[in-house]
Amino acid sequence: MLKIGIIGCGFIGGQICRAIDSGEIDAELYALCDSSESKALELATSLKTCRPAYMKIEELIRSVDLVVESASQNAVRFIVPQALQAGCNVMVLSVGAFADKELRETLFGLAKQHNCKLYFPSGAVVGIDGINSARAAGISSVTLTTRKPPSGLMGAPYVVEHGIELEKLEEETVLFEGTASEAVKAFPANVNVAATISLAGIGFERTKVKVIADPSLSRNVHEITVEGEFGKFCTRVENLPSPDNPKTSYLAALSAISTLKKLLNPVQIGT
Ligand SMILES: NC(=O)C1=CN([C@@H]2O[C@H](COP(=O)(O)OP(=O)(O)OC[C@H]3O[C@@H](n4cnc5c(N)ncnc54)[C@H](O)[C@@H]3O)[C@@H](O)[C@H]2O)C=CC1
Ligand SMILES: O=C([O-])CC(=O)C(=O)O
Repeated sequence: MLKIGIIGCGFIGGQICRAIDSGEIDAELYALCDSSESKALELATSLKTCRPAYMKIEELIRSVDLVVESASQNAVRFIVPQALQAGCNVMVLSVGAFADKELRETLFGLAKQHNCKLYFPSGAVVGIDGINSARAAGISSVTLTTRKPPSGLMGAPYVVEHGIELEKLEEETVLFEGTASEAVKAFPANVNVAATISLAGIGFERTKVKVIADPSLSRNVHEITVEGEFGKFCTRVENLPSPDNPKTSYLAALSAISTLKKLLNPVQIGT
């Protein structure tokens, strides 16, 4: 049975643990790790059937077949190279870290060298399947427009550096327009989806991103427009935010669960 280790025991890590615990994902939840040990232990004791051990990152990587990174972009730099060098497959949630070209090329090279898989779930957006298909013939443009309630954007480096008083906004306000490369640095916990879209499509410099704060919203809304040789498509998802972390949409955790189920399933549906 596939042994899974989870690094980052917040909302997404917790939802994956519960899906393994309930038997929805047919794998062994072998180990947990979090920079807050008490958070990982609390999660472990809340489970009904699984008894994962708490391990430091290095020990966890040595002990499992697949590492789930559900921590932060900074954690990716530390965890993913070690995991690939140890021969582990890795599922990455903090995809924005891959905007760094040097890191991206190093990690893709290590995956190839060690014959490991890197999995990037679709996360909080819909349409990655369409981008994957469209790329086969050529894509001319990709834009992502993300709208979140101000509470979901609090603390983002861009907001802090520009002194934006989110709590005072009374109407929909465009905070940022730029490339996906700039967006994931400006909003590292808000638009990892821009990185996944970039990897699937035309890269971090050609993918355009708009981030909007809207006090009338209670959902995280992501719209993608793609044009290319195939024609054009637009997707829109209105995500319920997680109750624990308003930055993260529930669909992002479901997407991670679905990716794990897909890699374990002999029947593959969808692109
Ligand atoms: N790909 C996508 O579509 C999406 C990606 N995300 C990203 O996924 C990641 C997880 O999201 P959530 O579960 O909502 O976050 P969360 O904030 O609820 O949980 C993150 C956990 O990771 C731990 N952590 C942070 N840095 C760590 C490190 N260096 N080593 C070990 N543990 C560390 C924290 O203590 C926390 O318990 C975040 O980076 C988030 O931005 C979130 C939503 C969508
Ligand atoms: O969960 C979401 O709506 C998107 C998100 O935070 C991210 O991509 O980092």
